[in-house]
Formats: sequence, structure tokens, C-alpha cells
Amino acid sequence: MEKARIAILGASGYTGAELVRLIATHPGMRISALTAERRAGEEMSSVFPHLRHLDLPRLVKIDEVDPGDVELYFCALPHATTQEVISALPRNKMIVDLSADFRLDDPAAYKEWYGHDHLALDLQEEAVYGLTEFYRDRIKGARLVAGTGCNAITGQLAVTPLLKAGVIDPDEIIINLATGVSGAGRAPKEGTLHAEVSEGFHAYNIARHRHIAEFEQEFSKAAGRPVSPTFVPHLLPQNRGILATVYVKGAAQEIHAAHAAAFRDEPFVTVLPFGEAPATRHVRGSNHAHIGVVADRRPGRAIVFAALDNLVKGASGQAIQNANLMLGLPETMGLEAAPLFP
Ligand SMILES: NC(=O)C1=CN([C@@H]2O[C@H](COP(=O)(O)OP(=O)(O)OC[C@H]3O[C@@H](n4cnc5c(N)ncnc54)[C@H](OP(=O)(O)O)[C@@H]3O)[C@@H](O)[C@H]2O)C=CC1
Ligand SMILES: CC(=O)N[C@@H](CCC(=O)OP(=O)(O)O)C(=O)O
Repeated sequence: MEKARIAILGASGYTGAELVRLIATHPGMRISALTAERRAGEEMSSVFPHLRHLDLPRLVKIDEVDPGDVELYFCALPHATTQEVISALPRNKMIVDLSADFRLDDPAAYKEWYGHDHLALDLQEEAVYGLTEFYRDRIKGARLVAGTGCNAITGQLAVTPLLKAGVIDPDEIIINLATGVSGAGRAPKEGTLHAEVSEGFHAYNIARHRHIAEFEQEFSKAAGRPVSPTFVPHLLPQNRGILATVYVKGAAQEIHAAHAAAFRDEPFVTVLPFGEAPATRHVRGSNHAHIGVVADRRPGRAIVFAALDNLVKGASGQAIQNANLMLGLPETMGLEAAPLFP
């Protein structure tokens, strides 16, 4: 089989490195170009010594990549920069974007949450939302796929099937979530330094995190009427992993049955036995997500959990799962590795 030629834009970042790690053993993909901005000109082995054993192209600037040598681009760049970069790529290339730039259908919502106008409305309209489990059929025929936010996918796996099945009250959804620090990217910034994160725990962007826009968009579609959850993310002093704890109003057994039905045939989503809660350490380094449902002591209320690795199912693994569909490859190809434990 001829392997698909892949360019990774933003390979010197965390999700870019994770794409390289996973694609290095992917039977249907071959890396033909890797880009960086500050680190352009360097070898990947100097930026990421854990990838030293691989034979990889040198990091170059985006305009040095020959589109003739690329079938599919993974774009792992900051939002806003992304829409400028993707606008300049040839329109006949497949693109899986990991940024926030093409997730929202409504340009007004983009402006409200990201603080500036969208500069590529035609591409925004073309993009398919990349939550594979819910949009698989559209992703198969797409040219441009917008990967979800890592917090956003975690909350959606927990809640969306329940809204579709009509088993919870759409006005009573509280998503309490804890995320590992790698979610903030590799560029050093105050607030993600070890000394400011370790041995502590705090909430951030309380009830104003931009992933609320993704929740509102996708939950409203699932429920067939406007839905807006309360969402509070917390910064977890660990490298990887997200755990969402979601408080809902509904019958716990019915909720568990709705999850079991929605994810029965999913290769990467496992619904735990009723009453069990997942843990980030059981999905670390893998493309797997675990869902749990526990009954509250108060009748008619339940607690729903979802756990995944933000860099894999929350970003680069999800991106490869979508690229597999776009390229006509088996959906699980290159993603079968079990989680790292302990
Ligand atoms: N981290 C996560 O868990 C998740 C991240 N995402 C999204 O994925 C994207 C990448 O995230 P992540 O890997 O964490 O980010 P990082 O900050 O770790 O990496 C960003 C990458 O973009 C490059 N870059 C920065 N500015 C420019 C520019 N002006 N022109 C070209 N390249 C540039 C950087 O190159 P250099 O360092 O050489 O300057 C680096 O390779 C972001 O949009 C993020 O929001 C989505 C889901 C989860
Ligand atoms: C720990 C941390 O800061 N995590 C990031 C989420 C990363 C992500 O999914 O980002 P995008 O939506 O920008 O692609 C945050 O909560 O903003």
C-alpha cells in the first residue's frame, strides 16, 4: 500500500510532537514535512529528544513546504494564525485542523468568544466538526475537519448522547472538569510553570471558558433547542489527562443505558459498568475515552464522568482517527496502542 504523505504544521508543539509519535508507526501514513516557527531550522531530535530514534525531516517554516509532496496536512498551530495559514494552502489538499478556528458554525459566536472577526468564512462554512463518534459519516467525505477542544470533547462524550436520547433535563447540566497542564501548549507562560502548578489546584476561566461556545453549539443541536451548561475547568497538577464530572437531572439507570446504546460499537469509547467512575491514569497515552455513570443519593439525579488523554483523544489521536476516515483507511489504524500504566 502506498502511504499517504503527511505534513505536520506546528511539529515543535505538544500536539505536533504527539502526531509525530503516533504517525511514526502508522502503516498508512508517511511524514514528508514538519514545520516550526521559532524552532525552524532545527532537527526534531533537538526539540524533542524522546523522538531521537526516528528518521524525520528537519523542521522548516511553513512556506518552505512543497505542497506537491503532501496529501494531508495536520495543522497544530495557535488559533487565529491557523486561519491565515490554511487560507494560503492549496484548496485541493485535505486538512485536519487541531485549533479552534473552524469549530464554530456561527461567525458571530466566533467573534464573541475569540474577540475578532473570522478571516476565512468560506473555509469555516466548509469545515466539518471533528468529533468522530458523532460526525463519522460527514468526516468521511470532508476536505477540512476541525478538531474539537480537548475539554469540549470530554464534556460532549458525557452529555451529548443523553440530550439526543432525551433522558436528562437540558437546563440542569453542570460540567466540572479538571485538565492536565499540557492542554495549555508548550510555549512558556506564567501560570503553567511547575512552581505555579504543582502542589496546588485551582479553577480558571470560570463560567467564561471559550469551550462553552462548543458546548452550546453541539448540545443545542443534540437537544433540538437552546442549551447552555455551567462549565468550570480546573488546572490539574499533572501532565496529561482530563476528567469531566457532570451533574445532571435524570434517572441514572436510563442514563447509563443511553450511554451503552450510543457507544456500543465504538472502538475508542468504553462505558464502564453502572456505578463505576473512570480515572485519567487508565487512558493515559491512548486514544481511549472512558465513561461512567453513578446514581446520586437524591432520586432523579446522576453524576456522569468522562476521562481521556487531552493530547491523544483530545487532540492528535482524534486528528488521526479523522484523517484515517478522510483517506479511506481503517478508522483505528495507528491508534490501537493500549494506555500507559502505571
Ligand atoms: N494541547 C492540547 O491538549 C490541545 C491543543 N489544541 C490546539 O492545538 C493547537 C496546537 O496546540 P499545542 O500543540 O498545545 O500548542 P504549542 O504551543 O505546544 O505549539 C504550537 C506550535 O505552533 C507553532 N507556531 C506558533 N506560532 C506560529 C506562527 N505564527 N506561525 C507558524 N507556526 C507557529 C509553534 O512553533 P514554535 O514553537 O517553533 O514557535 C509550535 O510548533 C492549538 O490551536 C491548541 O489550541 C487542541 C486540543 C488539545
Ligand atoms: C490546561 C489548558 O489551558 N487547557 C486549554 C485547552 C486546550 C484546548 O483544547 O485548546 P483550544 O480550544 O485552544 O484548541 C484551556 O483550557 O484553554
